[in-house]
Amino acid sequence: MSKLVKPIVIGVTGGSGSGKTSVSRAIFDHFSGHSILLLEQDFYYKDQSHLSFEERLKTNYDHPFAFDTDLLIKHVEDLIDFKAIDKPVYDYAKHTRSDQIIHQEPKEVIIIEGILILDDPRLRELMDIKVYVDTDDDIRIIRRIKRDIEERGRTLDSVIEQYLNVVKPMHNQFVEPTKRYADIVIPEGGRNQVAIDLMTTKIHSIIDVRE
Ligand SMILES: Nc1ncnc2c1ncn2[C@@H]1O[C@H](COP(=O)(O)OP(=O)(O)O)[C@@H](O)[C@H]1O
Ligand SMILES: Nc1ccn([C@@H]2O[C@H](COP(=O)(O)O)[C@@H](O)[C@H]2O)c(=O)n1
Repeated sequence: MSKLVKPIVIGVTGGSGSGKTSVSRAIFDHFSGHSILLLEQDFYYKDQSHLSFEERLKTNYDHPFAFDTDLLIKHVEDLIDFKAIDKPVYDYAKHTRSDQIIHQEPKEVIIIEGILILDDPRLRELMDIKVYVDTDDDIRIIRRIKRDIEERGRTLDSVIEQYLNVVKPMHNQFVEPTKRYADIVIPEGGRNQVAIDLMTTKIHSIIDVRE
């Protein structure tokens, strides 16, 4: 591949547990060996180190205000200009940023993944392809219970309580309405190989035109 004039930016969104990460990983793996990077919106949750742990538990993590969207936009703009970034790292167990940062060199294909990446028009403007992974609520909650207990240090009661009181209403108010901005809606995300093949073919076609 010769160097592109501008990186290709792909946004992958959908509800929590829809399979966004799995779809993004599948695209990433397809282009492994090429110049590609993955940017997780979750890493851009606002720093809450000034708050006590009890106060952090009260934060609504499914509302657009929970994210440092200005920083995410700045980083995407820098990457589009082929500038490196130092991206924050998020600790779900502590509900705040960790002390670490990850130095990320620019790449020619950028995948941005997260529940609210299509909410901000400035971010949408930066994307060439917008994807919404559409998975039924019951499947998403089952996946989330399993993942949050195994990987994010949560209890069954806390996952259920958070889902019913916050995640579900915020999904209906903020996440699901962004489906209208998507170029592609993938049903039952994660293992939809036909959709992944269509997307990788489209990305290849953009790379061919821009080279
Ligand atoms: N099609 C699928 N079938 C079964 N399990 C899946 C599928 N897609 C994702 N998963 C599992 O569901 C969980 C949530 O998927 P993930 O891709 O992390 O979703 P999201 O990033 O949208 O929260 C993960 O444990 C993942 O392995
Ligand atoms: N401290 C936090 C931060 C976020 N969450 C939840 O993560 C969900 C988004 O991540 P997905 O990989 O599931 O898309 C979001 O629904 C938040 O509720 C959290 O529980 N705690």
